[in-house]
Amino acid sequence: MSLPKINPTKTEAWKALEKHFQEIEERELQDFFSEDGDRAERLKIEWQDFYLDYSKNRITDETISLLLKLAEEVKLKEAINQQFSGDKINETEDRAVLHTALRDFDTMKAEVKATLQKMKSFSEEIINGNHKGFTGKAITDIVNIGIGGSHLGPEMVTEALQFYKNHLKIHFVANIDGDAVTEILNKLNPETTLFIIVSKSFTTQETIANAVVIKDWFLKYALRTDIKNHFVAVSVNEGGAKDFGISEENIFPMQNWVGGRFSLWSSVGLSICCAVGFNNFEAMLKGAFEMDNHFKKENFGNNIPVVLALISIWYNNFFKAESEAVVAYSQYLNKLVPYLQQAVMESNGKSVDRSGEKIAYQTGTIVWGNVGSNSQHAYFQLLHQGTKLIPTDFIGFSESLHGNVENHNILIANFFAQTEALWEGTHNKSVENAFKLFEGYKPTNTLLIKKLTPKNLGSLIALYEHKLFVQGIIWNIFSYDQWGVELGKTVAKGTLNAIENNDISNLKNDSTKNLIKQVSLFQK
Ligand SMILES: O=P(O)(O)OC[C@H]1O[C@H](O)[C@H](O)[C@@H](O)[C@@H]1O
Repeated sequence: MSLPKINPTKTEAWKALEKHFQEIEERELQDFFSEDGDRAERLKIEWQDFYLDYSKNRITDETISLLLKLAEEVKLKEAINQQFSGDKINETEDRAVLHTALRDFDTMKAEVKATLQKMKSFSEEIINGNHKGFTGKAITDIVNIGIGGSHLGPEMVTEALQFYKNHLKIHFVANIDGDAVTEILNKLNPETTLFIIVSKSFTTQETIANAVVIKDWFLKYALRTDIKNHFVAVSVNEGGAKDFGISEENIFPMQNWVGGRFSLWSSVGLSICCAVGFNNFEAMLKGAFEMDNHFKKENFGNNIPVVLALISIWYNNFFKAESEAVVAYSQYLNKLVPYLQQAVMESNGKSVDRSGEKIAYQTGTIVWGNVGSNSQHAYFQLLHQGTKLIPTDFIGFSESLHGNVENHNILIANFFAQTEALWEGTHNKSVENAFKLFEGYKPTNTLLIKKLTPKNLGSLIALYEHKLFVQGIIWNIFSYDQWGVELGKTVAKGTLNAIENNDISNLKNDSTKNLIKQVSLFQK
C-alpha cells in the first residue's frame, strides 16, 4: 500500500496552527513558566534511561494538541505501520524500508540472523587474534573503506563507544582525496591490517577508486592469494565485490531494503563489531529495538520521536526557523552531527511532494552543531544574541564513564545552564546596555540520558531516525530516496573525462572550463 498523499497545509490542524501561531508570537516569555506552574513537570517524557524536558519551547498545551491533530490528519499512525510492516514506502525506488527489521528481536528474519552470526564469528576471530595476516601475525588495524552511509554511521558509533573499545585500531577512508588515503596508509602495516570495503552498491566512485589504490598498495608487499586474509566486503552487489577480487566467504551481505544512511545496523556495522565486540553491537541493536517499540506503541503525546518531530515542524514551518542545532555534552558524540546531517538532510531535503507536485512550504531542516562545552566558546554567541531563531537539542549523560566526577559536574552544569540562559535571557534583570541584553526565549529540548551505553546509543540513534521519518510524513515527501545526489555524480564523470583527456570542448559551462584551464596553468 502506498503512503497517504496529504498536503499538510490543507489540513484543519494546520490552519488552526497558523492562527494559534499569531497568539504565541505575541506572548511574553514569562507567561510560559510563571503562568504555568507545573509546566516543567508536564512537558517532559520519561522513558527507560531517557528523560526529555521540552518545557523550554514556545509552546502551550494547545500547540501540542494541534500538532498532535496534525499528525492524525496526515495519517502518521498508518504510515508508521506501513513502514514497519514492510510496505514499499520508498516508492520512487520501489523498495520497502526495513532497517528496523535488522534489530527486530521479536521476529528476526532468518537472513538477518545469519548475517549477524557471520559478523559475530568473524569479528571474534579478528579480536582474539585467530585470524592471521599473510605473514602469520594477528590483525592490529582495521580500515573501513566507504563513504556516506557506509562511513558516517560506523565512524560515529566507534567514536561514541570508544570507552568499550578493544585493542584494535579502526581507521576510516572515505574521501577520494588521495592525500587522505596516503596519510592513513602511511600508518599501516600491510601484514596486520584488515580492509573492509563497505558499499551497498559497490559502484560508488570514491569507494571503488580508494579500494583499488589500497589493493595496489597491499600487493606491493603481498601476493594476490593473500587478499583473502586482508580484504572483506559488505555489499548488496556480490558480483561487484567478487569482480574486485573478494572471495565469496569474505562477502557480508546486506539487503536492498536497508537504505545507506540507515545501514549501521546491518553488516555495514562490521567495523563497529570488530571495534567493540559483537555483544556491544548487539546491545546497540537492542537499544534501537526498544526505541522502535516505544515509537510504534506509545501514544503520540508521550512518544519521544513524535514529540521532537512535531516541535521541529512548529519552528520550521510556523516560526520559519532556517535550521536547528544539536549539541551533545559528550566528547564521545563528536561525530553525531555529521551522521545526523546525512540522515536528516539526505532524507528530507526534498521540494516535490508524494504526488510529484512542487511544494510551497518549507521541508528539510538544516542540522548543524558540535559538542558542548566546546560549542559554547564558538558559535553560542549567535544562539544567544544573533538574529536567527535556532531551536537546539541538548543531549547529555548523567554519568561519567571514567568516573571523573569533578569535570562531569562542570560539564552537566554547563549543559543545563545554557538551556536556562537561552530561555530566560536577561529577562527581569537590569543590564547596562543593549550589547549586554539577552532576549532569551530561545527554544531548546533537553535530552538527559543516564549513561552512554551501547544500548542507550542505539536508542538515541533510532530516536532521530524516527523523528526524521515523522517529519517526512507530515511534509508529504518521500524521505527514503536521494535522487538529489545523482546529478553531481554524472557531471563529475564528464568533468573527469575533460581533465584526464585535457579536452574541455565537450563541457557545457564556461566557468567550469576556466577552472580546468586554471588547474593546468597552476600545475605547469
Ligand atoms: O554504500 P554505497 O552504495 O557506496 O553508497 C554510499 C553513499 O552514496 C550515495 O551517494 C548516497 O547518497 C548515500 O546515501 C550512500 O550512503
